[in-house]
Amino acid sequence: MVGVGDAPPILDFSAFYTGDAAAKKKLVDDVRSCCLHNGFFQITGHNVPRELQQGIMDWNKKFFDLPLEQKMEVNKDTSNTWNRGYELLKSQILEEGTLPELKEGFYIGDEIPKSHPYFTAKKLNSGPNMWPSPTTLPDVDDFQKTSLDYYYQVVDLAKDIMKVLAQTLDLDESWFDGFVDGAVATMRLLHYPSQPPDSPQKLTRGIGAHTDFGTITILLQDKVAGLQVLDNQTKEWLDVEPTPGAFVVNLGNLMMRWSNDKYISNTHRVINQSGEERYSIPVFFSGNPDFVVECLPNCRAEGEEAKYAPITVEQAVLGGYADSYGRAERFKKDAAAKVNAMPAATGVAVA
Ligand SMILES: O=C(O)CCC(=O)C(=O)O
Ligand SMILES: [Fe+2]
Repeated sequence: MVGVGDAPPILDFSAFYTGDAAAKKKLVDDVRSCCLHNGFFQITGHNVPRELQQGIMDWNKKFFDLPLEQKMEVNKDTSNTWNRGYELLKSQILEEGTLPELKEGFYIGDEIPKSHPYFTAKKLNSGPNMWPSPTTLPDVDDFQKTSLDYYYQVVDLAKDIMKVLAQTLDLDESWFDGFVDGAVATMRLLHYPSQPPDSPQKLTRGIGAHTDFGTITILLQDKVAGLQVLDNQTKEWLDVEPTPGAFVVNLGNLMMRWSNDKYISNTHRVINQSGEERYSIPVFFSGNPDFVVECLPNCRAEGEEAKYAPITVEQAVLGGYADSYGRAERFKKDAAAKVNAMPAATGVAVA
């Protein structure tokens, strides 16, 4: 059982695959306790091989080591509208009042051809990936293969975690099958440069305090720490220690809404003051974009009203994006307006 002020515990997920009834029950009880408390836990004993985790992390570093012009060839903002490709440093502000974030990203998802009904209907984050050209990156085939292999294995893990979540609510483990069928999930390779010593400590973030928008997030960290979760009760920041081979799992806003706020989508952030480069890979599992989410069974007392109206997965996730990118855009416009109002020699750099 996790207690007030405890960092997210490491749970052995192998009980789901091979455990006896008692081990499975313990896993379900531990996951429930985390969902009620901080909405965060780590898992070992899953089926994603260590070599594949290492392989994708190696690619994460290799991709961000490319020169900026080459990364810009697959710029997410100019090459497509379905959220794939490279995201420049300082493109997001998730925490109101802080500086644009010290992270760059590369978005990958299911390889959806332009003939697919999700693409033609412009469904949430659905379309072909944006890979660098072989002239830019001669072994791009291996980047693509490793990324997709990793992506599909983590998506399968997300489906297994949904089975455990169903059991935490005393539902049949197949309860979420209609929701996970045709699910959309997006993964992003992330690189957090170490915070320069002269950057304002109170305002600088790798990623500002935020909650995730989707259903669950499955995150791989490298060895450099920096991820912190706000303890829901003490309001202290707890470090989520990088653990070799483990995934960090957290619930997103959609899961919280779906459970009538019984389960927690918790605030977290990254501050990298380690002096080293930090790399991580979250996979955001949204679910089937057309699935309608409305208060889950066993999440409200007899006669109690559901807090939220039904909403599709797509509507819920898109609402979250609009808020965070809008903030970064406003910041940049305001900063640019200030620069334009200043004598040239004293202009400040704007991301
Ligand atoms: O990089 C991390 O450790 C966390 C990333 C994260 O919170 C996010 O991308 O939403
Ligand atoms: Fe997050």
